[in-house]
Amino acid sequence: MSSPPMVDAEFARWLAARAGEALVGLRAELGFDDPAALKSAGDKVSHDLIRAELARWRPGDAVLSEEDEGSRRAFSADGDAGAVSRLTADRVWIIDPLDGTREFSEQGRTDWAVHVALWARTAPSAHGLVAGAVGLPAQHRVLATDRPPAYPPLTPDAATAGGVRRLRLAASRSRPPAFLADLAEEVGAELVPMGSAGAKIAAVVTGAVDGYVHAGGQYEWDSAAPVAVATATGLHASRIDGSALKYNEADPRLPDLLVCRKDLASRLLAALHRHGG
Ligand SMILES: Nc1ncnc2c1ncn2[C@@H]1O[C@H](COP(=O)(O)O)[C@@H](OP(=O)(O)O)[C@H]1O
Ligand SMILES: [Mg+2]
Repeated sequence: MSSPPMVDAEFARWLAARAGEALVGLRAELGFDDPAALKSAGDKVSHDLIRAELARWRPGDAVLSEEDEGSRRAFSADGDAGAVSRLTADRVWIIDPLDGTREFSEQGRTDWAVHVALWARTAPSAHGLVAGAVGLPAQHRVLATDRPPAYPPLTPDAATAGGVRRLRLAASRSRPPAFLADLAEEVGAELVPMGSAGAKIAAVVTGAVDGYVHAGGQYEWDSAAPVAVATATGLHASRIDGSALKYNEADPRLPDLLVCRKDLASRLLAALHRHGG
């Protein structure tokens, strides 16, 4: 096999694409009769592939992956050795080998993703992410920071004279925040249920929806790679109280976020202030 690209962002794209190919192959091989088996095989195949390639090509870097044992634990600096290596490392890959696992196991669904992000201690941004790739294998594309996607266009109907299209907000299919229906009504938005944080943020990046609101629980790996891509594109990404998203924290829980076009951010944050607690 030829060597992967050396530049981190291109490497992230390469890795997300490779894991995506393996996941597409697995869906074809196992079929959809046993969703639980397909989900656990998908998590494992993608995690093992990404872990092996990182060990081979980026051996000096630390890794935080959803599928690592103990990944959900919050650590103190004097905690166990694995976590200390992540908390003292200069570079940490934050990986979700299969985001939208549930949708991956449902035939015909394309809202699942592979997330590969790189956090660096010396990064100039508050979130600390210096590279990221979101593979959308069933949509036949990878969005990554090596070639950030163009800022999403206003859709033609929104651009027509005087035409004000209803806002579209992506939300979890299975666990939407309780306050979201009220918030959507207040801002006149239509909710678009979708699986996978990566697929939802990708929908904001492409302009298919105008924003994504989540609250109630998530982990760093659910948003790191797509937030890297969204911010490289110039979109707004923050906690729902407007504060900065931060990655490679001792506690990997990152329970809420807002990603949207910049022109909508203050309006949505004000509505979140009223409804989001
Ligand atoms: N309340 C919650 N607590 C913990 N994780 C949550 C969550 N709501 C969503 N997530 C995680 O965020 C990702 C996107 O969720 P959703 O599709 O519902 O929008 C999923 O990741 P995984 O598929 O990697 O487990 C899901 O597990
Ligand atoms: Mg996930």
